[in-house]
Amino acid sequence: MLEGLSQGYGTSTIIDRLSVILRPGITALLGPNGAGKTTLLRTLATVMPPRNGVVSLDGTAITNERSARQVRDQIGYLPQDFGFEPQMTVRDFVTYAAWMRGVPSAKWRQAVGEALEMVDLTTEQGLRMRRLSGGMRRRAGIAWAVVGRPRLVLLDEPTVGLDPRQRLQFRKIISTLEDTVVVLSTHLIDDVAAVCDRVIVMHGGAARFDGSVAELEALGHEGLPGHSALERAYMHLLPESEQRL
Ligand SMILES: Nc1ncnc2c1ncn2[C@@H]1O[C@H](COP(=O)(O)OP(=O)(O)OP(=O)(O)O)[C@@H](O)[C@H]1O
Repeated sequence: MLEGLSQGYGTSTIIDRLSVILRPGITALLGPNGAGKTTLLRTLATVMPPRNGVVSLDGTAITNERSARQVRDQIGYLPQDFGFEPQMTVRDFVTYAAWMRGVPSAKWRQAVGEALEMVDLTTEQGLRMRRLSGGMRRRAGIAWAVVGRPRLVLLDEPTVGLDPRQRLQFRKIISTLEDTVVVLSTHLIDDVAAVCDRVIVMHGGAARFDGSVAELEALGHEGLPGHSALERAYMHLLPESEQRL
C-alpha cells in the first residue's frame, strides 16, 4: 500500500503524493519514458526509501532499514537490467534468490524446482547463465523473482527484447500468479490487454488513471492516434501537447 508517497532524486520530484492500494492480481504501470515507473518499483522493492509518505506491506509500514529487512523476504524484484554472475548455472542463480529471500535450505530444492518449472527452464537448469538467449535469461529472471512465492512480485519491463512466442510464454507464466500481488511496468499495450487486471497510467508524478483494462479502453475515442481502443485511451490520458504525433 502506498499512502501519499513522494519520491525523487536531488531537487526533482518524480512521484508526487501518490496513494495506491495494491491487491492480488496483475497491475500494469504504463506511462511515457521518465514517468517514474522504475522509481515507483524501486521504492516498492525497498531499494529507495520514500522521500515522504508511507509504503507498507501486509500492514507493516516500511519506515527504516529494520522494517525494510522484515518485508524483503516477501518481495521478488526483477530490475530491467538485472545482474548475474555469468558462470552461475540457472539453478544456482535461482537458488541464490531463494537463499536471499530467506527460504529455509531444506526447501530450496522444491522451491527452485517449482520456479524453474513455471518458466519452463527445468531442462536448461544446468546451463551457465552466459549461455542463455535473451528470452531464456529473462525467464530465469522471472524465476528469480517468484522463487519462494513472495507476496509481492515487481517486474520492470519484463517483456523487453522477447520475440512474439516468448512474449506469449511470459503471459502464460504471469497468469499463474493470480494470488500474488504482481506489479509490472511496460510500454507494450498488447501485454496489458492480454494479462493485466488493473492499469495505472503515470504521468507528471501522478496516477492519471487507475482502473481495469475495460475502463481504460472506454476512454479511447476516434480522432486520437492509435491502432486500438487501448492505444487511443492511453493517448487521451497524455497532456494535449503530447497527443499529436
Ligand atoms: N538515479 C537517478 N538520479 C537522478 N535522476 C534519475 C535517476 N533515476 C531516474 N532518474 C530520473 O527520474 C525520472 C523517472 O525515471 P524512471 O526511470 O523512474 O522512469 P520510467 O517511467 O521508468 O522511464 P522508462 O519508461 O524510460 O523506463 C527520469 O526523469 C529520470 O531521468
